[in-house]
Amino acid sequence: MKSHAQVQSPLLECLLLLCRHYKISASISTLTAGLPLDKGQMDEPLFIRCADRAGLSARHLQISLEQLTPLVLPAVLLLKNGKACLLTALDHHKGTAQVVITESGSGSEEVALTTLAEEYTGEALFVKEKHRYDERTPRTLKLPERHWFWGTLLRSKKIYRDVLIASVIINLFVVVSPLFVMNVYDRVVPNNAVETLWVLAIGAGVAYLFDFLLKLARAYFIDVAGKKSDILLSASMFEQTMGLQMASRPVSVGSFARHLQEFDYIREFITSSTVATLVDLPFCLLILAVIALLGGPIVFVPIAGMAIIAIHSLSIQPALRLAIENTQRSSAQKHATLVESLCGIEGIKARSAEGELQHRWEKLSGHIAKWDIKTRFLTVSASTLSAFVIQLVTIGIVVYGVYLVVDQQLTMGGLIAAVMLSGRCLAPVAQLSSLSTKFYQTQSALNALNKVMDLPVEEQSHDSTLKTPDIKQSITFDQVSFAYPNQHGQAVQNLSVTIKAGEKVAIIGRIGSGKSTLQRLLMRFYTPTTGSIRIDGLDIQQLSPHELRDRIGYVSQESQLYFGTVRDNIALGAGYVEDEQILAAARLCGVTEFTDRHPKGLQMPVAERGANFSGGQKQSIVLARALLSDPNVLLFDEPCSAMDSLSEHYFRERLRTLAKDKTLIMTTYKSSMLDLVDRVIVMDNGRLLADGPRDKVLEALAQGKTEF
Ligand SMILES: Nc1ncnc2c1ncn2[C@@H]1O[C@H](COP(=O)(O)OP(=O)(O)OP(=O)(O)O)[C@@H](O)[C@H]1O
Repeated sequence: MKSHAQVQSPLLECLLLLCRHYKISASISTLTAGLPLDKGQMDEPLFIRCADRAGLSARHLQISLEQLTPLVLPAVLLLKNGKACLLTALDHHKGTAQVVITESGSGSEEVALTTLAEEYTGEALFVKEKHRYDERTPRTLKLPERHWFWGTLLRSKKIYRDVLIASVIINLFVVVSPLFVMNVYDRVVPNNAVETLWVLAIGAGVAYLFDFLLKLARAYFIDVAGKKSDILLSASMFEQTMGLQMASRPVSVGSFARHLQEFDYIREFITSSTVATLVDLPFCLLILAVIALLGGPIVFVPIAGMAIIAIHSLSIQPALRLAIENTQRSSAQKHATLVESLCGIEGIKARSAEGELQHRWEKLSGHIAKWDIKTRFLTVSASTLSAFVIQLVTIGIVVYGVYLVVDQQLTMGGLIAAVMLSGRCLAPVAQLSSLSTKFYQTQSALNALNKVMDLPVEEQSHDSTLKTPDIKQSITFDQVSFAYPNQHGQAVQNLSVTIKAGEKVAIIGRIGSGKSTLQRLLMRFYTPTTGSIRIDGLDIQQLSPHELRDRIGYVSQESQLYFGTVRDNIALGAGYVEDEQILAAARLCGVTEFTDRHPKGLQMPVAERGANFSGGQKQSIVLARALLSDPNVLLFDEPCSAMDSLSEHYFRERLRTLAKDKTLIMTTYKSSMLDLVDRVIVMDNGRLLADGPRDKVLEALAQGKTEF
């Protein structure tokens, strides 16, 4: 079988060449681990992301060949039809260039600039090595790290600056209409100045047209900035979730998913009118100043109104905070119950436990409703009080204003303008309570997500990893002990064992004896508490987990399938793969036996978690997935546990041929599978109980011996 890594994107290959040029140890797996490549293909934005991981900074520019100078080389030139080449040297006098065309596989070649110009699209990627400090030069100043959320928002600072400028102008326009009305009452009507009326009306109309356009533009730009941040934030959140170390994975999938979903609150906060309201808030002071200018002491009436609203809003803050905190916690709990129930629905039905879960669900729904009502009541109390206060303020201004008019300290027009302006300046203050509700929801979501973003992830740095060997010598567990996080007792205890390349080994033992854990440790899902695991003499902690996993065909006990087709499931994570390779793997593992009977063949649909397949069928697909890249080591955890004896027989015979030159390590309870191995390791309670040639160990076990 051909390795899937042979068919690659031209840009990815150029990046690999660049890594080599800058002496950065990198491979396809380490560069692309977790990146959203589409069928193994890389585009320019992904190239930049990928280069960044390798410690290179890349820029995508439009530049003609004439403008290029040898000083900026090497550079990646984008060619027609999605091709690319690495330009390493350039001589404008001779009219030649030195390029590496990844597809040709013939290394560097000289081409005429005119020939290159025919293929060149005019776009290039320029790559520079980022400076790397070593341990001898630690940081002297404590500079703040770029925060995943605030740092991303800051990227749109130019847009937010423009939004702020637009807000200043919009808020200046607020005074247009009151001033217009005031002038009409005080100057136009008494003097019957119709011409002035029209001049004022046209002026006000133009001002409002600008106001309209500015408001539209402001809303648009807030949403553009919000969307941009939203895309970046969602991407980094999912990358973090996928990259989490298994040991730091949250215990509850449901509540974890809920916390991730709460990102919606943040999204709403940064994309909605909330930002506009927040920005408008300080401008209340400006409007108050205008009222003071028009009506002098009358300004104390709206100030008193604002104070009442603000004091009430502040007084409900602790209760509001508590209610939102409890609503969000209970929602996470409810979501966890939902996910757990949906995943284990068969078991629940089998035990007729629906009622029990219904009770749990209803209790949680009631709890959420209780806190939700509190939140709503507090918000509504604030908004109703605000509306009441606004009405009182209007009456207050009119009453006080009439006294001032009688004393000739205020004109009629000034009074009307003051009434109109007071409504405008109180409106954003009245939104304080709904704003603080959104703020607490966002804050709570942000805190939960901050915790997720702070969890340790699997390393992606290329500095600390060595190139993973092909596992052609041995796999050694050297005094390995391991305990799962927050668990009493060790799952593996002081275990030392060496498996030579090409050996066929079965690990057997009682349930919970640590067999699967041993395999998980070899896959670097977890790190041994003490001791080391070495492949071909190298400690696996020094290797990239992605590259290591690419070298091993691992099948876990749970046959996990994902929504899509059988083909997609076999090719999962393999990038671009030829159909023949998939078919070969599918045949080998008996997948074609059931897909051939389906009209869509390998395109047969797979429901979520493979719900439309039997256990044995799922196992065959997962085995085909593991064998697709033709790894040197096969690591199987109960590979045929769900197969019937005939399928198992066929699979065993095919595996016997396939695994001939490979290392096979499998755990099994089936004695028939032991036929494939020459060596048996027996584990008990995390310890090595026996290790030796198969027949000798089995015979000793049959005689009840445990010492070898
Ligand atoms: N994800 C986990 N978190 C915490 N403890 C675990 C986890 N997985 C396994 N354990 C514990 O580690 C011990 C070894 O489990 P392991 O799955 O390695 O056993 P096993 O020999 O493969 O068992 P089986 O044959 O039943 O699959 C058990 O006591 C188990 O309770």
